[in-house]
Amino acid sequence: MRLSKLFKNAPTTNVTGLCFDSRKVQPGNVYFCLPGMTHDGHEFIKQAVEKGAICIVHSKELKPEEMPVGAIYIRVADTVDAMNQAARIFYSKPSDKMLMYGITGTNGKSTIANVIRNIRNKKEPTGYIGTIAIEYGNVRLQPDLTTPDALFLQEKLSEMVRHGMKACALEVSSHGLAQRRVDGINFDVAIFTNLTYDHLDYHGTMKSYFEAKSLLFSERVKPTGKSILNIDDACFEKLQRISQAPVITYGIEHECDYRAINVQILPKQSKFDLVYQGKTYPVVTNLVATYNVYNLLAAIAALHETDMDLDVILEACKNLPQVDGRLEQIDMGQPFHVIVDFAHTPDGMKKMFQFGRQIAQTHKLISVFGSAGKRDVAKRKVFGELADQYCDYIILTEDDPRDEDPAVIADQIEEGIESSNHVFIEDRYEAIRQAIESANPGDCVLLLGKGDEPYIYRENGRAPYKGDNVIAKECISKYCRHINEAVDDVNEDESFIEE
Ligand SMILES: CC(=O)N[C@H]1[C@@H](OP(=O)(O)OP(=O)(O)OC[C@H]2O[C@@H](n3ccc(=O)[nH]c3=O)[C@H](O)[C@@H]2O)O[C@H](CO)[C@@H](O)[C@@H]1O[C@H](C)C(=O)N[C@@H](C)C(=O)N[C@H](CCC(=O)O)C(=O)O
Ligand SMILES: Nc1ncnc2c1ncn2[C@@H]1O[C@H](COP(=O)(O)OP(=O)(O)OP(=O)(O)O)[C@@H](O)[C@H]1O
Repeated sequence: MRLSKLFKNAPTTNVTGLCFDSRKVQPGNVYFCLPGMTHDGHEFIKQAVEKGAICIVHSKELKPEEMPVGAIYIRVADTVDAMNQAARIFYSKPSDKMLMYGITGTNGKSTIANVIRNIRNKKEPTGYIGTIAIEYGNVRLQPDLTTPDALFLQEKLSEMVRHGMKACALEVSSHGLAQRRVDGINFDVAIFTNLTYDHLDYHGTMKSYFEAKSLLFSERVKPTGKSILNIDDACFEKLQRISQAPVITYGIEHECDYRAINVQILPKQSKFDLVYQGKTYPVVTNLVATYNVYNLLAAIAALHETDMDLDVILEACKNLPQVDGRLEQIDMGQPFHVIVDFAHTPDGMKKMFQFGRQIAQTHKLISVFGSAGKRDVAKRKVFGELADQYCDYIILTEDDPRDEDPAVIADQIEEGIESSNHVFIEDRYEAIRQAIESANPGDCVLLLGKGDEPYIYRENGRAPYKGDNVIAKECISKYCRHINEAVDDVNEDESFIEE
């Protein structure tokens, strides 16, 4: 593409690509000097030019010695904005060619995005970008971030268009919104899940965390689109006020557009009645736990508001594909429950402990978890307090320690544990093995925090890891002493209703 297509009055020099990291510049690229948390991109102009950048887009005034020859210099007021605009043009405005669903909130983004993708795929090819994967057609890539940086995002969206995708479900993190990674996208549908404690290491306060999330509704959703809001969440009214698109509501506790009543949560399925415009529709789904009823309502509302037939949506809800590592029940015929889940926020942990408690009833609830290193420290003690409240046996272990000592992290979690039995087993495989070996018929084992991730972040970055689900299966088949015993006293279909 010509540089003149990206910037008014620029020469017609050919541009091979856009880049904001001097280390990755390729000959013919445009380099954007972005502000960062540790660096300022203006520091790396020399390296960018040496690597072959043909144009430098900057916002600060540069001295002649800071402008190596060989590149064209374009000064703009805001380099992030300039990059977002340029990326939209360079990649031919891909998001304008697809129906764009943006999902934000502390918990539930991946689940909702995957449900939307799976059901929408029945109508037309639909892509997904989020924590679990980048997926379109037969392509499945492992992402580094939940919401990729603006350039990679536009590139992947353009590939989706090239592969025939007509819609895309995109997880929009608060970091992504604060760093304006999605500024080049106008969403047809913006979905809000919930706002609970998380990421304060980055945002500082819950107020600024909320403000980042709210940008999806105040700025990024099209005025002609839809904002799908959780009426039971404390942020509902504020979001309703600032939303620039018409608001559609979902929930359980209050009257709303898509409401679930008569909710029944069973160990392996959920049932509820969906009330929409005065009519009641019975819903049965393989998704379990009350929070997933919320996730499902959000997805149903989003799909129905974008012209999918309610009957088709509800039929598809009966048997949704497992969202990897999200409340994944491991069933190898063992007479106790084993659940792998990605819970890593206080609210997510609490909801999992509550669900585990309901499943175990009077049997033991055993949990295995840690807390990530180099991330919010304050939540560690809270994890301990929550586990103490619900679990009979707690095995603390490593969870992405990065360069922190897992034993020190475990000590901080332990500060919240007063009465429950607990041990620290650093090696996560060993911790899972012990949990499974110690389970008796009817017990429930929760493996929390890593979901399906096939790596652990250690001092030097990602180290390969088998994954909690794979290890659980291996341990059940190798070490479960009950696997071949006949067990009559556990009725797996025993039902219970959430309070
Ligand atoms: C805290 C955070 O979000 N950091 C992001 C931020 O990095 P930064 O501000 O530290 O950047 P910096 O190092 O100061 O550099 C400033 C600029 O100079 C450039 N630079 C820097 C060094 C150099 O040699 N040459 C050079 O050109 C950088 O490319 C950048 O443009 O900007 C970078 C470029 O876009 C991101 O890659 C980086 O994400 C890091 C890797 C990260 O881990 N982010 C996580 C926390 C994140 O975004 N998570 C969310 C939420 C997940 C969840 O919900 O759990 C996500 O969406 O994944
Ligand atoms: N609606 C919800 N309310 C509270 N907790 C939830 C909800 N949905 C999911 N969770 C919990 O959060 C965990 C992560 O779920 P999910 O991946 O769908 O959320 P997310 O917002 O995408 O998080 P991340 O971006 O960190 O992956 C689940 O494993 C579950 O423990």
